[in-house]
Amino acid sequence: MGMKKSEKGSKKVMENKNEKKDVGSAASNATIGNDSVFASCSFSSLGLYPSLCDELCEKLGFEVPTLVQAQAIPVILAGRHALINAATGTGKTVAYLAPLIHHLQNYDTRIQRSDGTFALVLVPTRELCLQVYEILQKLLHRFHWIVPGYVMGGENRSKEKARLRKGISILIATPGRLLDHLKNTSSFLYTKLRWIIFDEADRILELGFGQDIQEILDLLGSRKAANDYKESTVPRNSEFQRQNLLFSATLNEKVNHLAKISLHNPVMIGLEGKTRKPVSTIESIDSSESDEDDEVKYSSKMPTAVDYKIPRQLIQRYVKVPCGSRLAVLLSILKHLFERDTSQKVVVFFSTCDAVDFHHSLLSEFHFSTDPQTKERVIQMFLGCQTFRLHGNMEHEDRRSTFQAFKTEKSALLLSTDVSARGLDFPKVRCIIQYDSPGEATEYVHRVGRTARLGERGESLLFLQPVEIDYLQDLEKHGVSLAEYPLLKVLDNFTLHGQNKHVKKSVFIDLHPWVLCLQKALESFIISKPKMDELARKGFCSWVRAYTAHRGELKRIFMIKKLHLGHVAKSFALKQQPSLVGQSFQKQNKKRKRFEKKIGLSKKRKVARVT
Ligand SMILES: Nc1ncnc2c1ncn2[C@@H]1O[C@H](COP(=O)(O)OP(=O)(O)OP(=O)(O)O)[C@@H](O)[C@H]1O
Repeated sequence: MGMKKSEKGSKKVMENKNEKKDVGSAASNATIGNDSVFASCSFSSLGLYPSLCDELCEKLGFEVPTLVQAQAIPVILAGRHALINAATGTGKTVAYLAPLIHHLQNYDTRIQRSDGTFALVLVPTRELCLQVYEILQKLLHRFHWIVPGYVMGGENRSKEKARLRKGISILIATPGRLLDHLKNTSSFLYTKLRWIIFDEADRILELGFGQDIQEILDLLGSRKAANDYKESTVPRNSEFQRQNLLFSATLNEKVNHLAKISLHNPVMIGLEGKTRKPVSTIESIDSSESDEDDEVKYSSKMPTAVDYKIPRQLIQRYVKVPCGSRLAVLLSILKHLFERDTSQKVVVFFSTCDAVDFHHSLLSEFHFSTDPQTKERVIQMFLGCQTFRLHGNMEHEDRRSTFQAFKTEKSALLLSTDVSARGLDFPKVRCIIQYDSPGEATEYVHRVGRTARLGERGESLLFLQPVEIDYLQDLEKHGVSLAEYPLLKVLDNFTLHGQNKHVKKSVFIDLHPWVLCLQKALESFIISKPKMDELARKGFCSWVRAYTAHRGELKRIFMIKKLHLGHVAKSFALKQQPSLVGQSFQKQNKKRKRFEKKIGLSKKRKVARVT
């Protein structure tokens, strides 16, 4: 197997400093276009093969590259390791897929399935795995000899083994399942592996896959030991020199470590101006430093207090709601959004799977009438839109079908855990509601990143209880500032039967007649349906558990001791005294702990269960 002459030539050039300069100048060609998302150059000017540029245009409708694509593609084509940081929804996926395809279609002897895997893309979730695979499939339409494939948790292992045996040129994988195949599928051939890409690198590490990643890098012979790669079972072939790439909209200390152990003299893209330290310590495109300087280089470039990149056009707001009125307010805001615009998509984030299940069932079944007299006749669904749910405890097939369905719907509501927070590209999502706060500021950034993608408009709303308001300061440390949502104005627009629309209702949210009426109706509804009551109790218990799991600095803001558990119960439309619900929670919690101890549940699986 050989590379095309032109490619061999360019590889040689790459080794001298001139090539490094080319990389820098190609990247700087990416001048800001009209709306600051697109670059003012063409895909072909970045060095991509003409028929691949045609494919980008015909199959995906991409006429010009985005800024991050214009910066990253020349660097990746030149064979450099890279750490790439760009805002959510700016086109990072194609920034790495296009150069891979360019190289693979360019070998003078066509690659074959029997050559095994050339490129590996690691992603944190199953949905992202499928999403990247779908884009890859489209891009490979006319390069049919390059075979795309995926392996991920929840899929049938034997079928995956069979596909790996036949050969997959570009493999998308979640870490756990990949490690499984690396250890147990002898027919999985990766001796020609040339690229390893970490998409959402920080999330992969946060999910507790750090150990798996180190093992994967060791097994693939792609982990650095001192100044060189570690010895491994994989023969290192100079013809297939490794290129590792890390991508994310948010970088942290863990990515810093991963970069240190997996990248050789990398180019840093998008790290300029990302620190509160003097800017002089940062170089955006760096090619002159040697590996010996890695320690210093990363610690100066990977800042501790970072301004995250948020799409400029995103309207970010927060709403301060007393605990006991949270549910009524959430429903009112959703009603307001869907009445304002009947054709739109909204995503609401919750902290646990049980909370998603409860709110999903509630919104799918809750009927409401503002007029007690005509209750029987004009009773209506509270929300008239289609409602989906997505979380990690759902059956694999349900997860898959929900993901596809929400993608194609024109108007719908998705209730989800953080399983949807990363990388997922649902078209035309107009609003993101963070009903349960996200914890780390990085997660805030990724959740809101599901809207306002690629220059489109979007809005986000963060729910905070009065005792949690300091969280705004935590976000501000990262350059994220939010305006207040005009809640009372929205609530005043809802009228109850026989009420004068123009009468000033209340300055207190929890005493607002609409909120009181809705809360009463919700509580009656829950009490009348044993199944709903059970879901509410489960939702309450897991919500409290999740609330106590906030880490580090955030523990000071999100303190369960500051909450009135009776009000928390109210937010699940439960009338029960907190002690009653609390007792069953404690019993359930003890039972769970005993069970986890018995089966030796690992930390990683515990994290996975929450989302
Ligand atoms: N050059 C382009 N022209 C037009 N649309 C594009 C272009 N590149 C990407 N897109 C579209 O932009 C959207 C966002 O792309 P993508 O999902 O790759 O972003 P991302 O930066 O990886 O986001 P996230 O950080 O959330 O994972 C997708 O709908 C994609 O189809």
